[in-house]
Amino acid sequence: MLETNMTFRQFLLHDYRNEGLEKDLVFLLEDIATACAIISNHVRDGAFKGNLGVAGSTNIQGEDQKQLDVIADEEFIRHCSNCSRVAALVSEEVDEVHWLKKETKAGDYIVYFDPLDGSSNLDVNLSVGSIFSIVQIAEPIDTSTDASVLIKGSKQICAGYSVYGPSTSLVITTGHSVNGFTHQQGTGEFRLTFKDMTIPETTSEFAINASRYRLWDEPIRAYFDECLAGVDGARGSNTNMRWTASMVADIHRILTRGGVFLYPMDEGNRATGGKLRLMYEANPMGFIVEQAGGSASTGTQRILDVTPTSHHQRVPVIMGSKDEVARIDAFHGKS
Ligand SMILES: O=P(O)(O)OC[C@H]1O[C@](O)(COP(=O)(O)O)[C@@H](O)[C@@H]1O
Ligand SMILES: [Mg+2]
Ligand SMILES: [Mg+2]
Repeated sequence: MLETNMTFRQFLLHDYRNEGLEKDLVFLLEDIATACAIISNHVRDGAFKGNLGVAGSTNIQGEDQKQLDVIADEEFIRHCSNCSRVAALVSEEVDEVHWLKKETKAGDYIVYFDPLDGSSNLDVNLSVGSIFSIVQIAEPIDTSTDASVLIKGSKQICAGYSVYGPSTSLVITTGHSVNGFTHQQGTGEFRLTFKDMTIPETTSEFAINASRYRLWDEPIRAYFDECLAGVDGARGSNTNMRWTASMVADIHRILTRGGVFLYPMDEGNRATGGKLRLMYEANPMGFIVEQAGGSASTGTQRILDVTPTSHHQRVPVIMGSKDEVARIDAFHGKS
């Protein structure tokens, strides 16, 4: 039985005994939780340790890397490399796939991660986080090409994120229900505080970067205009808007009280196919949202069904309360 305040290890052992979670996955998830706890401390002590500001390097996305992007990346690589069944690591901050094995076996894992999400919030003391996704390969894969990690989101066996905010949260799914933990300062333990998180099907709260309005395609504009029209418009009810510039924080709010999050493809990012990355942002968050009873769409397709073409590819993102995502899909002509 899941008990509030049980430790992350007790929770994983419960899954191991009752849900068939593999022993190696228990250890890997514990290592990832340790990495998140360490990153959380780095973020909290950022100013003291001089960790704020840029690292002086850029990543494949063309973004100036923050010092904490690099520090968080190193912590994920260090901790995920402990597991002998991890064949490869795919990070937002590293161009190529980081192969840990020359020969792979059926049952090996691939870990995709965004080590520090919401980086633009770091220097202004707003919430940031980390995101990870784990896929298990059904047969040996060719380690001489990075194309071998291009696996659909529907194949994920586990996904999670952490939020480094007023408190540090860790939220995961291993394919059945979504559970959230809070980092306990004194003991350094993650304790179960949000059991069986579920997203309400309807909502009146949306999250989008409205400063991009002029760049949006017609379906997104129509949806936004309808939201702003509120009780005087087709909805017949008022809406509320939130935007934290941190996907983890916006999605955590949606998992806690419902809502919908949008980062569409628009005139400003069409050349790159959108803003947010499929393998280590949209897929893991989409898997968690679906497991909590919500939906995750590109506007025209279920995100987890998107066939990846590159491990840094970007996609349009619409996810959250099921009925609201369906409403936005309908504006795109998707039934
Ligand atoms: O700067 P904008 O347009 O508000 O975009 C914010 C979005 O970009 C991101 O910060 C991108 O993630 P990274 O910080 O990992 O690059 C998302 O977390 C967030 O939703
Ligand atoms: Mg990110
Ligand atoms: Mg990032």
